[in-house]
Amino acid sequence: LQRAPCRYADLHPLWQSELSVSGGTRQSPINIQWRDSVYDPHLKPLKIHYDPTTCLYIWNNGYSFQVEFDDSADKSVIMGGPLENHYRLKQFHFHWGAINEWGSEHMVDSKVYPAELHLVHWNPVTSTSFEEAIMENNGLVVIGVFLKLGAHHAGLQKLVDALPAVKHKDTIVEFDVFDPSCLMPSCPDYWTYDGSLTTPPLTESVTWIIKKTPIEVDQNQLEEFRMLLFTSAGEEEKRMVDNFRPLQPLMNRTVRSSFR
Ligand SMILES: C[C@@H](CNC(=O)c1ccc(S(N)(=O)=O)cc1)Cn1ccc2ccccc21
Ligand SMILES: [Zn+2]
Repeated sequence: LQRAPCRYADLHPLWQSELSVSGGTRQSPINIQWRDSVYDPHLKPLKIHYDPTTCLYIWNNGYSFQVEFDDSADKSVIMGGPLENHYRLKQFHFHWGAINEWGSEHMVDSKVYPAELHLVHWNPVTSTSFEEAIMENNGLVVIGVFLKLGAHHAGLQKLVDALPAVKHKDTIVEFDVFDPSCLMPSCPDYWTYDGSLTTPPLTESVTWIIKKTPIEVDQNQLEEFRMLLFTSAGEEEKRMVDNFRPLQPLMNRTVRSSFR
């Protein structure tokens, strides 16, 4: 299946500078080839403890909609998996396509999903803030969850209902209690590899944890994502779709799996 037209550079000013980091050796996203991934028996189960009251607000940042969390304490944290210590949840956001045939950033054996959720965490042991952590070698952990077309997702609907309030770039709406654990598939299996942010500054500071099993969302929920705009109020409207980065070379990396 043809990948979406790579309209990446014209998508958004922030990305017009889209050049893979000069000399980048661990860029994201990648195509995860199941047969090349290596089962690592030392990988522990991922432990997730999110406190729903740390949820602050939703906003449209001009390339996705993002839910921000209070990361001033170790209240919403992940640990275990490939991680040496705990990481704090800072925000989550999504990437999606104009149609169901594409939209995810990562692929599995060249299979594309209509959307992908990213839960962004930072290392409070080696950094004093998120902004500092994005420049650290293993400063960030992003959990990627694929979305596939299927049953209505009740947990996601609470998010979807708030989207009309953040239709335009730089709009924000309070979102007080939400537990992002409801967006996690029950299957514990994941792949993990060393990568980067998929938007500028594209820093190579991310330990990626990609869940093997997608969550199901229905057509109406995907279409609500596609009603968002890249543009601010008063500007000529540009629908917020195809906000994913093209695949990057694997280079000298091995993807490890937590499952046989
Ligand atoms: C980190 C940026 C903001 N970007 C992110 O926080 C971020 C988080 C996760 C992903 S993803 N899709 O990989 O999960 C992508 C971006 C701010 N920022 C701080 C310094 C800075 C310099 C230039 C541009 C932006 C800058
Ligand atoms: Zn992302």
